[in-house]
Formats: sequence, C-alpha cells, structure tokens
Amino acid sequence: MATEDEGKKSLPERVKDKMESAVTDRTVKKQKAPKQPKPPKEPKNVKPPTTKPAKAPTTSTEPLDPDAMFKEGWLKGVYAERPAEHVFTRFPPEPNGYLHIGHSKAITVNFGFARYHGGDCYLRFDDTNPEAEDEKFFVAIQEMVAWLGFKPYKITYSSDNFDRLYELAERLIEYDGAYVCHCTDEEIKLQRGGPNHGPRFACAHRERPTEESLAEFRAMRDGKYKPREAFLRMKQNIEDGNPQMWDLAAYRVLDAPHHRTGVKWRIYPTYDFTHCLCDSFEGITHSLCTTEFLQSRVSYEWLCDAVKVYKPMQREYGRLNVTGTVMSKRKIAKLVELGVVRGWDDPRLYTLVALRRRGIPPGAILSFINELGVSTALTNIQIVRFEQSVRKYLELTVPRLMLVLDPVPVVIDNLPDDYVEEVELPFAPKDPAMGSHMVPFTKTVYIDRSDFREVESKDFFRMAPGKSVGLLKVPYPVKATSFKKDETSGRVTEIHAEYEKPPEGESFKKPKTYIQWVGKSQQHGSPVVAEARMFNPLFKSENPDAAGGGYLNDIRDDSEEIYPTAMIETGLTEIRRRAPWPEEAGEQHMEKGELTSEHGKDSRVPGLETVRFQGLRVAYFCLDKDTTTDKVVLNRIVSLKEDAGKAA
Ligand SMILES: Nc1ncnc2c1ncn2[C@@H]1O[C@H](COP(=O)(O)OP(=O)(O)OP(=O)(O)O)[C@@H](O)[C@H]1O
Ligand SMILES: NC(=O)CC[C@H](N)C(=O)O
Repeated sequence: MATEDEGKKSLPERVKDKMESAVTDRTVKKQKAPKQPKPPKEPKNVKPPTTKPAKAPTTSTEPLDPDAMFKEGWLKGVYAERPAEHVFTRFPPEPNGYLHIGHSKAITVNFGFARYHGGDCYLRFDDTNPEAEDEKFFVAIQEMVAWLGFKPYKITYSSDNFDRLYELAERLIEYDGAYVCHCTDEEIKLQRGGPNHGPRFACAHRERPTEESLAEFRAMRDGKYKPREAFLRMKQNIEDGNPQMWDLAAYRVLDAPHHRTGVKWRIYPTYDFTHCLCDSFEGITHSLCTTEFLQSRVSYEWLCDAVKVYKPMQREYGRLNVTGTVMSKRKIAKLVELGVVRGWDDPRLYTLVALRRRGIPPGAILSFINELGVSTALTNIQIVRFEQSVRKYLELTVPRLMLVLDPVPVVIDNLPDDYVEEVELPFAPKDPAMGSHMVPFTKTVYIDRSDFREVESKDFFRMAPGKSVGLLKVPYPVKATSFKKDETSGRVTEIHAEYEKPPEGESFKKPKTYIQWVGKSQQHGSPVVAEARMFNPLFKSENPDAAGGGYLNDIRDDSEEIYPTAMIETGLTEIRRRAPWPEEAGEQHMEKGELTSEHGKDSRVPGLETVRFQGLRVAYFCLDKDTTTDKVVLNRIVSLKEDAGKAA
C-alpha cells in the first residue's frame, strides 16, 4: 500500500518542491516590506537590460531552477535598471475573453517577478471598454491566476480610478496638454500624413484656448455630444517620428453603461490615458508588458510627466505564441458556435480553461515558461514542444497505473474459475516512496487489442498463438493457445491462454516483453470501465490561418479519438482519493475555497482534472469533468512519446 511517510520526501515531492519554489514564499530573497505602495528610488547606475534568455536544458531531464527566468537574462536586467526596495507589478487583462496560454507568460512574468523580489503584484482589470466586457470573464480570469498558484496583492479595476482620471484630464487641459477635438476619423487620417496624404499637420482645434477645451470637455461629460462627435486629445508632439506621440485620444464619448460605474459616465478614458496613470496610482515599479507596447512607452512617460505624477518604468518582453492552433477570441468563438469543439474549455484548445480541463498541471505551465526564458524576442512555439515540456514534468511527478484502451479478454484456462492473486504494483517504479497498490490477477484478464496478433512472427514479442508474454508484475508468463473472432467484423473477441507456472523448484524463461492488463473481479471492483478521449492537434497545419479557405478548412477529422470501453485497474481509487497527487500550488488554493466560480459543482473541491496518472505503456491521463458517479471519462493529457502524439 502507499506509504505516507511525511518525514521523507518522495521524488515527485522533491521535484515539485523544486518546480514550485518559484511560486512559494520559501525562495523569496528579501523580507517583505510594508505593503504601502511608494514610489521607488531611482537607481544611481542604470545598466542597460540584457536580452539573453535564461538557458533551457535541451536534453537533460533535470528540472531547471524554477527561478531561472528571474535570475538570468532579460528580467535580471530589468530589475538591475530599477532595483526597487519593494517591487510592485501588475497583471492588467481586459475582461473581454478567456485567458490563453500566452497570458500565462504575462502572469508568470508579472506575479513571478514580484514574488522573486519579495514584492507584490496587482491583478488589475483594464475595464475601460464597457462595450466588450462581461462579468463572467472577471471570475474566469481570477480563477486562472489562482490556478497558476498566484495570489494578487489586490484586485483592482481601472474604473476604480475614473474620478481621479477625470481630474487629471482637466489638469492636463489646464497645463495646455490636451484639447477637445471634433475631427472625423477620415480627417485624422489625413492629418497624420504619409505617402498618399502629404506631410503631417495639426488640426485647428489644437490651438483653441484651454478654457474652451475645458468647457467642451465638461460638455462631453455632461452629455452634449454623441459618440464620435467630440474627443479629448493629448497635445503631444506631432513632429516626433513615433505615431504614439501624434496627439492620441485620451477620452471618448460612449453610449454604453459600465458594469461597475453604471450610467454615471458618458465619457471613458482610453488605454493610452488610463494605463500609465493607473500604474502610477498603484506605485508600480516595473510595468512589464509585451513588445507591441514599445512605442507606447514614450507616450506613457510623456503623460506621467505632463500631469506631474510618479512615473513607473515600463519595459517590454516578447509575446508567447503557440503555432498550430488559433488563440483569437473571435476564432475560438466560431469553433464553439459551430460545435467543432465542446466549449471554450475543450481540451484541444489553448485557452487556460482548456489546458486545465485537459489535465495539464499548473506547475507544468510555469515550468514551460521558465524553460523558454524571457527576452524581447517573440517566442513561437510548436504544440509538440509544449507537450514535450508537459511530458517531462508529468514523468517526474504523477503516479502510474494500468489501463487498456481497447480491451480483449484473455481467459487463462489452466487457472481455477475463482482464482484471485493479489499482485503488487508500484505507483512509481523509480520512486519507492510513492508506495504501491494491490491489483487482482484473475482467470480472465483484459489486454489491449494492439498487444495481440493472430499470426505470430519473429519480430513480434507480445501476445500471439504459441507465444509467451509477461503480464506486468505477474510472477509467470502466459502463452496464448487459441482465439475467437466475430465473423462479421473480423475482430478478435476472446483469447485463450495458459499460465506458465513451472513445477516446484524449476526455473522459467523470462519473457522479452511485459504488457499491461486489467483483472476481472467484481469483488475488487475491477475493471473500472471508462470512456477515453484521445486528443490530437485540432488543426492539420502549423499555420491554420494560412490554410486554403482559412482555419475552418484546416480542422483534422481525428482531433479526438474516443475509446468508449477502456478499462482501468483498481489503483484509480487511491489516485482519486489522493488527488491532486502530487499537490500543485494552484490546486491547493482551490481546496482552501478561495475560488468563486462555477468550476465543478463545488469550487472548493479540487477539480476532476487533478486526478492524473500515467497509464503504463499508453499515455498520461486525467479525469474529465464529464465524469459522473456512473461513468468515468478520461482525457489524454499527452502521449508518452512525441511520435505517438503526432500520428496524423
Ligand atoms: N501571447 C501573449 N504573450 C505574452 N503576454 C501576453 C500575450 N497576450 C497578452 N499578453 C499580455 O497579457 C496582459 C493582459 O492581456 P489582455 O487581455 O489585455 O491582452 P490582449 O492583448 O487583449 O490579449 P488577446 O491575445 O486575447 O487579444 C497584457 O499585458 C498583454 O501584453
Ligand atoms: N501595458 C499592458 O500590459 C497592456 C494591457 C492591456 N490590457 C492590453 O493588452 O491592451
């Protein structure tokens, strides 16, 4: 039976310790400072950031130092530029969709950076676009941050600052840093100049008196204008080569109630006006975002200076993009609408809810991001590389048991009808500390159809008539003697065999191969019958969007293969009881009842996807949320080897 020796840590626990130390307080380098945000001191010597990414091991199975991405490379350089006493970062999603795998990089970078430096990270909902926002996304985003093992210092909303932002907008007008403009989109396009439009030029509104702009801005606020009839523009520097300085919009009129402020506002601040100021209000020391905001850094700094507030430091890292899939909200919505996938959490998608449902442990995602390292370069990663990283993580962590996907009964004729021999199976052959469990070896056992051949051949070492094969952990081999077939389908329905127990004192020839099996014993509750869902990539090509006819024409027919009568041995009961085994940072959070969404029936109970195991010789699996008291449903997390998973 499984040992529960608390004093001595098992291999997975040690591995987990190593991998999770990025998300626990144990490795925090400094004592936590008081939690009041305060502007940091400027560094005396500003060193340029290095763009060397943390080194990822290519062949080693040793887990990488979980803090590598902060200790080395670009993020090390970012800290060196501003070695703040108390680091404050923020993760600022727009609450307009489900997070995807790319966001896990942003979460790990921001929360992880703060934690590594003994600081804090805000979860700030960037909710300045009421037309696209929805309550369900607020919950889903919080849940994903917790699932990855992070706890926000505070959950804030850009909209919390609407009053303060409005005041600063008036101040900016008074400082002659903004004006109310009535130009149309077409006029603005012309003003911006370019090859077909001639030189850049300012519009007439730019020079209107500040009192007039102030009055017009108040009129915008009070409902005088309809959307697009007026907007507040920052008076930046249209001579600058950077388009982010060409008098960007600061406020626009919108006819949409806001989920938090209701109908109080008719004008809403833009991203360019809001983001840097919210960063400033929260005392953010390092505002880490993706490289598409590189040019925005100039307007970010300009605005903080223009309204004379504390200026955080924005730095930009490369996005994480997974190829061979689609991540755009609109495209995923279409797949859901057309019924190509089961929902936003379909295990073939790369949303975080989908990865969770597929059984990917949160620690495997953190470890993957850490392996990739952070630099300013865009990271394009193939699905197979992600899966390889997950496989490596699971290999070191989850328990094993026996499962047959497509079972065929083997009747061992020379055993008595009621024969039951309890056979001990370790949960992790290389790690005795994970313990073992007993499985019933019986007169009828089930093996996988692929492990039997009707005609034996020299190069086949599994079960065939006249050939001996080992059943994992069963003391002696079995030899197939005959088999029955269904004449219509041509499928083998039953195999007969002999147990090759030698006479007392005689030795026996060890078989070349051992195969997995599941015993048949009602008394032991064996087998457990399950529907196994085997997932392959959803798309045929690396770039589904470029496929002829677009991504909808690139969908594989075999992206999901179902084995309706897979069989699992009794070890599942213990793995279920102990789940999550090993414990995962974010999944522990769930047990503490910190989540609020509808995930599972009771969000305080770890989800079914935390019941993970390696089906020996088959693949890594978890329980799917479709599992009920009457039916077990399995998801294949990843195959055991890369090739098996790629079979197209
Ligand atoms: N692929 C990605 N890789 C790394 N970080 C990302 C990625 N996508 C978004 N982020 C970052 O996550 C944070 C919050 O994202 P937000 O939801 O506002 O982004 P987005 O760009 O709208 O995402 P989407 O890809 O869904 O359009 C931002 O700081 C953003 O830069
Ligand atoms: N600076 C940022 O991180 C940008 C966040 C913002 N919510 C966006 O993606 O548009």
